[in-house]
Amino acid sequence: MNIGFIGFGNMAKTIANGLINEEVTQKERVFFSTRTKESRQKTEKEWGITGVESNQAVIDSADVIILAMKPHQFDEVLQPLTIPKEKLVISVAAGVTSTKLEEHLSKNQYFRVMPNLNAQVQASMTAIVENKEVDSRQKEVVETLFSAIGEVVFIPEEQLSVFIALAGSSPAIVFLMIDTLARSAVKYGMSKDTATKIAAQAVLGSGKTVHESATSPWDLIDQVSSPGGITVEAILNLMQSGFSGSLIQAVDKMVEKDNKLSNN
Ligand SMILES: NC(=O)C1=CN([C@@H]2O[C@H](COP(=O)(O)OP(=O)(O)OC[C@H]3O[C@@H](n4cnc5c(N)ncnc54)[C@H](O)[C@@H]3O)[C@@H](O)[C@H]2O)C=CC1
Ligand SMILES: O=C(O)[C@@H]1CCC=N1
Repeated sequence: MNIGFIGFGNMAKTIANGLINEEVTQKERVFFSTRTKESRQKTEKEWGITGVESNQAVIDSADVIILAMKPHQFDEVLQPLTIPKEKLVISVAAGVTSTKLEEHLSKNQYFRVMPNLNAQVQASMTAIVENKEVDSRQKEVVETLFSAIGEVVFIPEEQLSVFIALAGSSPAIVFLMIDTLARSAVKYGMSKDTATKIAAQAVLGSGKTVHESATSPWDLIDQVSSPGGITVEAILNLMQSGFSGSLIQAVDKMVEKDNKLSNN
């Protein structure tokens, strides 16, 4: 299966890397376009995949086309293209609704998909928006591609905004938390590298515990918080200073922003 990327930035590179590493496709079967010849040649050299001269050439070369431009670039990019009905198109953009995509694509040839940056280590949490118009073979293709880079869930489009907050964007919040924890340890003389490694492993383990245990996160907090001990000091301090409230507000802001992009 030939896979083509229009927009070869952070997300496209992450997906391409996962698909090649997991041997879902081979380098020779991956195509991309860029806006300048220089960046096309640089990427070809670094990646060993094929850069083509135009976005139309990506469509012509690939069976599956992944649209990974910024949301505001969609109209400008899709307008001049001729996309045959038999090509499967996958948009990974936030804020570009099915209604918008259907201005350029047939109802039965596309999926909206939301992966996250952890696809870099085959640990994405990816949403595929249900599309009842596509056939089972196309559904299987999209599921196979994104299962190679992590977990996949099918959701209705109405839930995509909150999914983006919960999984598409949340890695940035977790990275901020890891960096802040590590930086706080630097204050006590630990090297940043060691502190980052320790904080990251604690977060990784905590995620695994939630995944693999039948206990809720709320009850796990109690298991860590020894009576009269150290952890409860932090939990109460964070509760007093509005930690949960800040996270709730952050989720609201992300949902609001996706809705705003979607309504443009
Ligand atoms: N970065 C992330 O963690 C995630 C991003 N996304 C979505 O992925 C999409 C891309 O985001 P990023 O990779 O972060 O942005 P990016 O800015 O790294 O990549 C966008 C790429 O599109 C290229 N581009 C712009 N106009 C073009 C044109 N006319 N023809 C060909 N290429 C063109 C740019 O040169 C750039 O390489 C967005 O729609 C975003 O919502 C989705 C999930 C996670
Ligand atoms: O920040 C963004 O708009 C994209 C959507 C999910 C992650 N990055």
